[in-house]
Amino acid sequence: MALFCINRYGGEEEKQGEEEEEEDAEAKARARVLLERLRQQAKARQLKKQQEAQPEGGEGGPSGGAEPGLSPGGGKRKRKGESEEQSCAQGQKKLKKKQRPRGSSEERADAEEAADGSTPSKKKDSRRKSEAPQERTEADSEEDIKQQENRSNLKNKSSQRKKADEETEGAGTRKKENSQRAEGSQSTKEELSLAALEEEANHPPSSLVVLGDYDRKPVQKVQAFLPQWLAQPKLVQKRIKDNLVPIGEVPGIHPRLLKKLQMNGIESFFPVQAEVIPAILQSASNGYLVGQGGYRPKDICVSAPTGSGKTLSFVIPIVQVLLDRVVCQVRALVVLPTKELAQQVSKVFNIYTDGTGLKVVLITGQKSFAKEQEMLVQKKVTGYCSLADIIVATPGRLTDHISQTAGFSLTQLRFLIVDEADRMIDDMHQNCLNQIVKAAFQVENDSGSNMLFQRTKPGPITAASSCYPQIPLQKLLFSATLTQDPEKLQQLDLFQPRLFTSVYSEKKTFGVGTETEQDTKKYTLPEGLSQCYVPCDLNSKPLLLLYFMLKMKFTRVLCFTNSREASHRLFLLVQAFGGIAVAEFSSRLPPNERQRTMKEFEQGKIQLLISTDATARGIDVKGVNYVINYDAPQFIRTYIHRVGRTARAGKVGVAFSLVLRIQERRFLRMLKDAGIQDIKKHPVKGNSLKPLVQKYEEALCKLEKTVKNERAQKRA
Ligand SMILES: Nc1ncnc2c1ncn2[C@@H]1O[C@H](COP(=O)(O)OP(=O)(O)OP(=O)(O)O)[C@@H](O)[C@H]1O
Repeated sequence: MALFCINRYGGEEEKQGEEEEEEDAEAKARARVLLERLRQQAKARQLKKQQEAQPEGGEGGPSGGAEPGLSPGGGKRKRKGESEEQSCAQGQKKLKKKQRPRGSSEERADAEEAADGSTPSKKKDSRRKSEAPQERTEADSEEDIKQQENRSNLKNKSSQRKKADEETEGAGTRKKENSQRAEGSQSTKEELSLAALEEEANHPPSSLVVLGDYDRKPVQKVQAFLPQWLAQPKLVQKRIKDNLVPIGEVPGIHPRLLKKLQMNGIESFFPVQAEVIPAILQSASNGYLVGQGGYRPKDICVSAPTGSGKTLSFVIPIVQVLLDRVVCQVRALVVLPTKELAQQVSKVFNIYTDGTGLKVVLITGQKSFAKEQEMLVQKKVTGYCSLADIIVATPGRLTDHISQTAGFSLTQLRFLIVDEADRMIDDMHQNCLNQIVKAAFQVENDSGSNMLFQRTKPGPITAASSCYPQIPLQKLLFSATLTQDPEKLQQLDLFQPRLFTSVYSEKKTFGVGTETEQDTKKYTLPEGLSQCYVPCDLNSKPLLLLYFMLKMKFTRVLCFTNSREASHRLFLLVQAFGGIAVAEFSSRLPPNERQRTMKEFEQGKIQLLISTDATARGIDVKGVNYVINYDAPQFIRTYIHRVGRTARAGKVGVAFSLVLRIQERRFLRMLKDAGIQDIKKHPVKGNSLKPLVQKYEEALCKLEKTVKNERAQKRA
């Protein structure tokens, strides 16, 4: 081993051949004396170790076998390595007669220690124990001769090497060794430094990876790579009250619409409206028949909190763009997931189209199919003509009309608005969107007046496709929880989309000095919303609701359950308890009854409305003070839409979630993952509920009877 280490630096010796010839005779003589001393000391040391090894066990004999303290395999491996190294070193020695081999720093230190007569350290002892004594004797004596000679050489060149020493200060492990032996003589220091320099020169570049070696590093999370339009959206302010824009300051709005806005009590636009209205108007600045500058307009996606006024942000520009239309054709189509929502949006359109001649038609299945057909198309001698400029529809009934209503055409469609877009992208409704797009690019059979503005499905621009103007179809997507999953959005085949969002990215620091941009917020909630959760058990949930209504005097409460059965039972229970103006809202009830209930709730006649998620999305009921999640929502988007029924249009509101103790961890994690952290724990003591218990138990008995009666009625 020692020889190997000595010869390892042979390359350096060659380089220094000329210098070595100049060595002085005095140094040589001194080296010989030292050599003799070293030989004697090495022999004495060998003898001593043999004596020590023998009583410990027969296996540790000089001729082979594992040394004590080493595993058999390990000892074998080491010796094999050593013999290989030694033979290699000997080969080198033959080739380089003049070379003066130098030991590794450890060997050199050993030799020095031996020369000084000092005791080698424990570590070195154990290393030596692993060597066969016979080999060691030879190696040591050879090594010692060379080292002594070498040392005398080095002494003469100390000044040159000092410089090299300084240069090698940065070398990792070798530097460590140097520092450990810093107490040794100056010459040893120089040798070590030189060795470090040589080793550095002989080693492969540090950038090369040593196979089989690996570092245990924490795996860093790979950041999602978003397309530019998603990664760099147009930011929309979240705070409504601080960012109101007077309606007159938003450019390009028709005076007629400004007047209507004022008549409806709207003096200022909310931030999302101030951003999105001009963007849509700009894309239709050359009229609805061609895009701006003759180009196809970009599609627009809007993600803004619940109650931030997204509806007006598409109603106003669409009405304005269509004000100049001459022929009645379906130019705008709004698709929404529920009848109630469609009704709500069509009401807003009706307000702003009133007196303009534009016709708005609601298609939700609330009227008979034939009646809806009559509202959509009229058959004349010249053919079918449209009776609708703007259609507000739910997907199911709309697709029925696309396939079954004669004369119903979407080929002149200019705007396709997808409200609650994330829900509409769901598999359930995706097919509907595909059908709409297909219908919009269908070639009309009859040669009507619209032939000039026919359109073909967007594709590569060719001489044929650009020979006549194309009516562009622009998609506008809106949601409080718009997906940022490019794969999902891809399904909508958006054209150069622009994103307007209130969801800001925040910079977060991971560990020391590593700063990564991270989407800590995935969704935004209204500024005026306070969130609390009440840890509870299953039995105390009805009591908690009664406590909030009767003791805490909550008013205008919208309470959500996870199923229509749960809604119905809870409604019956609260009714049986008495003292609360309560109603239920779910698909159990016919549409007219649901409409009436909603109206009464809005008027304040109902203080507690127990509902399924039918009212969770989009429904705009003015004056809801509290939302209670009687059943904790299972999905974050459900939570966001539910709690968003309060604190709308810049107002304040409170959301309470009753969370079973076993659900608590999952619920909080769900919110945390979405970047929602400002939810407070609001425990209610059992004592506060006690006064309600007796009456509650009576109500339970009544409930049991009512349920039995209902079942009997059903069976009858
Ligand atoms: N500029 C405005 N000034 C005053 N009130 C407004 C303004 N714009 C909208 N509103 C009112 O704010 C309420 C919420 O608006 P809207 O229903 O459009 O919100 P949204 O963003 O669509 O909410 P959601 O995501 O829950 O559907 C409505 O009652 C609407 O009349």
